[in-house]
Amino acid sequence: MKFSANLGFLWQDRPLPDAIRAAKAAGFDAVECHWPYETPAAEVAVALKETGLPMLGLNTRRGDVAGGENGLSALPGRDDDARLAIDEAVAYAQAVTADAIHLMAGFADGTDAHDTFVRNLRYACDAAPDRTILIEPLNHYDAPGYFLKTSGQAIRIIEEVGASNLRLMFDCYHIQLMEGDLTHRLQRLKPQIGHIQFASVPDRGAPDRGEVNYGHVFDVIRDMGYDAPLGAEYKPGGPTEDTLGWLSMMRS
Ligand SMILES: O=C(O)[C@@H](O)C(=O)CO
Ligand SMILES: [Mg+2]
Repeated sequence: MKFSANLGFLWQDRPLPDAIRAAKAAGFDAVECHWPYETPAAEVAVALKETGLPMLGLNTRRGDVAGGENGLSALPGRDDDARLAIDEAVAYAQAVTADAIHLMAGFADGTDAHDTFVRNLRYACDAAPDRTILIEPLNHYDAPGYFLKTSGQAIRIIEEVGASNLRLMFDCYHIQLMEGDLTHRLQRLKPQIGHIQFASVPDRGAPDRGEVNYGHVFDVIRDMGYDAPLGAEYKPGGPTEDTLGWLSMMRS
């Protein structure tokens, strides 16, 4: 199995280019990030080239985080801001050859939010036909009021948008907290999945503890013929190197 280090959480104590180098040294096959925008894309591109690791994805900006925003794409009346964030993400993804862009929906609800999200997703899918656009349901403990809550809602939106480059970010951590039934859900949704992430549940730590048996989940993913790197998106709560026993075990 291949694994991607999510540098939004792992090696967060290092500048992004050094975090990429640390992921390589630790044996990851790929990297992904959250919001890389404070680091010049050229510096990230150099570290990717040096290590040979692909950058799987990045997120659109969340907007005014201090003011409580967590994404712009589903906020009614904010299309201009959402599209600036999309344009920025597309340009950065092209500069570092990131495969995917995750459009952060934001805190919103109702028909207007749904229509706004669909409109902005169509805009993003058209703006980046050579990238995958991802949408990710977030759980209601960490992100109460987030527009996109479940895989079912995400699939209905993907079908409505109807773009060939729009896919589901299946984060096992969020989906276990909201819906459970990971095995059947992964198998059923495989055609719509663009990326898979994982962390222990409920504490969002390394995948070697908690209520989800990731040994089983990784076997299911392998057996369903999904061979893209899986995103380790967990909070190490200390030096990342101290939390990588699971990776050594998967490699042995
Ligand atoms: O699961 C998450 O929180 C992330 O994948 C993300 O992109 C930011 O919310
Ligand atoms: Mg995630």
